[in-house]
Amino acid sequence: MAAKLQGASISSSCHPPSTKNSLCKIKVITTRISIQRTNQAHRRISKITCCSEIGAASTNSRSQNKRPLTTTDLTGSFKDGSGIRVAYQGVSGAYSESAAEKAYPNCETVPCEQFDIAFQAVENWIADRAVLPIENSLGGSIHRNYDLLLRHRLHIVGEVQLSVRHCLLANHDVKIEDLKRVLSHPQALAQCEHTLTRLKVVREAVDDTAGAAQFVAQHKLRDTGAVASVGAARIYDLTVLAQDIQDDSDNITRFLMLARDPIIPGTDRPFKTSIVFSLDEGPGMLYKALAVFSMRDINLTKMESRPQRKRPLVNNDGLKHFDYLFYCDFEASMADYNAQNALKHLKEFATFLRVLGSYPMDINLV
Ligand SMILES: O=C(O)C(=O)C[C@]1(C(=O)O)C=C[C@@H](O)C=C1
Repeated sequence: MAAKLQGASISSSCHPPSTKNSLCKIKVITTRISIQRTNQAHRRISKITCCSEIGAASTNSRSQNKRPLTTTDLTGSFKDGSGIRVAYQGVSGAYSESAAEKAYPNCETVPCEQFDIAFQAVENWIADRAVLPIENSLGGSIHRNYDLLLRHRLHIVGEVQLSVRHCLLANHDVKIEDLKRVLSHPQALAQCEHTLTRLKVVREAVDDTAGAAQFVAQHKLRDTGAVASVGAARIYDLTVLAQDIQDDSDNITRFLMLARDPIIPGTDRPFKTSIVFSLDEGPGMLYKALAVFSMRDINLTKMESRPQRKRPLVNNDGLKHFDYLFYCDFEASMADYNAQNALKHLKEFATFLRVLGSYPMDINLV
């Protein structure tokens, strides 16, 4: 059963335990979690306080009977996702939850109120991974999430491409003609632009698609529908009035998996690397930056620019410019000399450079 993390509930005083110590010395940060029932099939974490650090000396008698962890336990759990807690924004039935389950099939999913909370859940050791939608084939980039990648210090350890098939959901016996309003995540509403325009309904943005379905069901609304997944219809007991209502049948969202530590990049399968950099002002600077990849035959798969909020520039003429951050994905592993040389070259003139992660490419669209 899932629990939903709330903004105020994460205490910032948690510190990661040292991974350098041997297992018996690792300090375990415990969390005291008060769980409160809500009327749907949901539990909501209303309070999380990091309360104590337990060393080997204070280990209780129950844990003394446990067998020690072996390498098989560690590799096995990461392969099939069992034992991994994955934080996502939304409630059960959200597409982000499906993305988490695709990446880590037997994981425990941890619903969070906002993306920022999902990041904090990993930083504070409440979850092991966070899943973050980053771009969609119809709606484009999810800009806020690019900003979050930089504001937090998590590493990208994987990506998932998910085929997103939206449905129009409503309470039982409600007809399409009865609908005056449709609720959903803004990205989902944008992806169903044509259908919603045809229906002449008022669109209302909420935090996530499944949350919209939950709201319609909980309040027994008869003039309001939700755009969400067929899974959300099942969970919240709603009727599917229309299926595949997205503007294009190929509607794909790309999600990133984030962790506290980076993975060791390999060369055994196709890898992608994500970086963010900034440059000095001047003609041809971006051209020069991109040339470090093209001259080494490295394929760029994504480029995104975001303004650096606190750094508007004033040049000699008193004109104001914005300083930009360039987010770039390329098809190479950081274990490749070619990629290492490209970044060494870029570092010679970039004013800032950070590798966000080097991770296996998702080549199985589901
Ligand atoms: O609301 C959800 O179900 C989400 O997982 C969020 C989200 C997004 O942010 O893009 C994920 C996939 C779809 O593109 C629509 C919404």
